[in-house]
Amino acid sequence: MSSNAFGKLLTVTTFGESHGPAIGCVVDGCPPGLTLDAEEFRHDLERRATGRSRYTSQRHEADEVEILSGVYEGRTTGTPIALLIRNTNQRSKDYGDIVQTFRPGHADYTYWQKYGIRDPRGGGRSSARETTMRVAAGVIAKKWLAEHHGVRVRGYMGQIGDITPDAFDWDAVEQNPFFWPAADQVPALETYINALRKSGDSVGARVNVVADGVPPGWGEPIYGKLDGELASALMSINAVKGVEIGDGFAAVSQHGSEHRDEMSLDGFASNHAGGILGGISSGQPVTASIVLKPTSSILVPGHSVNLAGEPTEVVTKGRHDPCVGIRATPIAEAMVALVLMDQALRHRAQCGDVGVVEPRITS
Ligand SMILES: C=C(O[C@@H]1CC(C(=O)O)=C[C@@H](OP(=O)(O)O)[C@H]1O)C(=O)O
Repeated sequence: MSSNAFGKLLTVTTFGESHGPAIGCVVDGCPPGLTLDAEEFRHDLERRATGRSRYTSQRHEADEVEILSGVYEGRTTGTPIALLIRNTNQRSKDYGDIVQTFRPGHADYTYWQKYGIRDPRGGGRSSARETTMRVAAGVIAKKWLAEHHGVRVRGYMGQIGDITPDAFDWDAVEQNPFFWPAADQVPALETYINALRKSGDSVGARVNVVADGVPPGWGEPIYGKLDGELASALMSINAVKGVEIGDGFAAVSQHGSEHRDEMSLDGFASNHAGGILGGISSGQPVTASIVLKPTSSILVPGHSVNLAGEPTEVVTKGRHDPCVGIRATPIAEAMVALVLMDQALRHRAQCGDVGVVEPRITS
């Protein structure tokens, strides 16, 4: 399988460059009969898109999905679902200066070393524009998971720079451009991001995802562990530098008596494991976190080298995000949903309709 595809029974292949004519994906393995309309992609694509608030890149793309195949009379047919979004707002001249230089912290240098050729316009294939198609594919997975298993995948921003939420409310998350769970802090975040943008710099962020309703049994126990595949899928998102499942790295200072999630027939007493034990879902909410690095395309001058091997200074022009993490919540949700749907299909393929096995712990 090429590096542009992932999944086993549900596979997703994305294609396209940020400043090419279009981006797209092929979702293969979706069972037949799921109702699907191009309008259903709009909500999540809007949540991810640039130019929808003043705190993100000001590139304005409509992100209109065309369904090219795999859907007949509004229902999936079981054949590959091809989705296409045309790029309409490229401004390739912004990238004139980086044709000859490598932005520090960006993939310019590594793409050059790997391929000996690169599309510098908008970062080409390495652009976060590619994540649009992950979100589109994720819409299908979210819908299938909800309809067939009552699973709901939701995310929120858990930290931006040094700021952490002082309260938690799912309703607040969708009411501000930061996916921030504490409404009272939103004005302070606005001030913070405005100042950051003016300074020409950027900052990192943490995004947390919770999948509720995942039944016990999903995940392959050794090489296809649910947590392993979540980590791989989440780490493949642009700018992600860290992934945690459950308590993640906080486990380093915990004792076994604290970390284990004690059980009774009424439920688990805690969820340090993030809903996964031995690579298999336990029936508790599946929780994952990602950390996204600060955007590397910034106005603060930085040292680099050019194609001639000379020292140079780079200042990135154009329309960039002061914090790529601001738009990452729907992307992380999509990757979690796609992994879960793939694992659900794999569990069904091997174990059939193994239903409730006693004792079943309520979660
Ligand atoms: C286009 C998107 O994000 C882009 C991601 C990006 C980068 O370097 O990753 C750089 C910018 O590209 P451009 O200079 O073409 O505006 C962002 O706008 C998108 O997410 O849809």
